[in-house]
Amino acid sequence: MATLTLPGKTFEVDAAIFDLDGTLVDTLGDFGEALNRMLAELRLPPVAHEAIATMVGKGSEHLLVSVLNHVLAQDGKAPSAIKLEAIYQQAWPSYQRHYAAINGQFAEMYPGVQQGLQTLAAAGIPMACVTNKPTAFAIELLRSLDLDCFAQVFGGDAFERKKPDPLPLLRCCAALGTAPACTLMIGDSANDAQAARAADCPVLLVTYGYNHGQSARAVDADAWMDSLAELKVCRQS
Ligand SMILES: O=C(O)COP(=O)(O)O
Ligand SMILES: [Mg+2]
Repeated sequence: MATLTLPGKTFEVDAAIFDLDGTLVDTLGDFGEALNRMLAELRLPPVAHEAIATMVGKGSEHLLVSVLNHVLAQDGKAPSAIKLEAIYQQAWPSYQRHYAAINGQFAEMYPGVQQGLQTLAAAGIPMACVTNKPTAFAIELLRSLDLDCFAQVFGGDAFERKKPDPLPLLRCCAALGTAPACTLMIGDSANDAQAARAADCPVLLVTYGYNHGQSARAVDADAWMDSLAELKVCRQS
């Protein structure tokens, strides 16, 4: 058990679970590059990064449907379900191929991440990563950034349901051998906070991530921080 502190807040934790996109790594450049290569291949108009930022966080399938709806909407009208489904069938393999080819090349670790992870690692706090990104892409991205401190990495395809369902966090706690109430979730969005609340994990949100274009401070969470460097360990036992 360790005591983690932020100004004005204390957490007693046995382990910490981190979200990936929007929390550890700014992957908007990767999403933009892969999506726009896919859209060009399908002869569809490109999508702006600002729009993508509001659609990231609920996994690849949700992102792709949101982007296709966005670029296919004419005069504010959504495309028919039949048209969307037909284009999705072509878009999915194209997006997977382009994402795998560029994964990590247009992404950047957020300031303070190295320091925050080192603080927890030095205190011997086990860490895991639970993301809605596909597991293979998540593992490859973490490897390319030399982030090798995670005992477990679970992606959006690891379990039957993704965050905001509590299942990924509950399964991760089981894999870590820790009680949810002593396993801190650190994320950037309402998906992370809702999953944590439902799993009974304490939850801390970073304020710089995506959160569907909304302020993370408006989300029900236990605390917020502007940088992982703010995390301090005041006691270990
Ligand atoms: O939806 C995604 O691919 C990213 O999800 P994450 O914020 O859970 O890492
Ligand atoms: Mg996120």
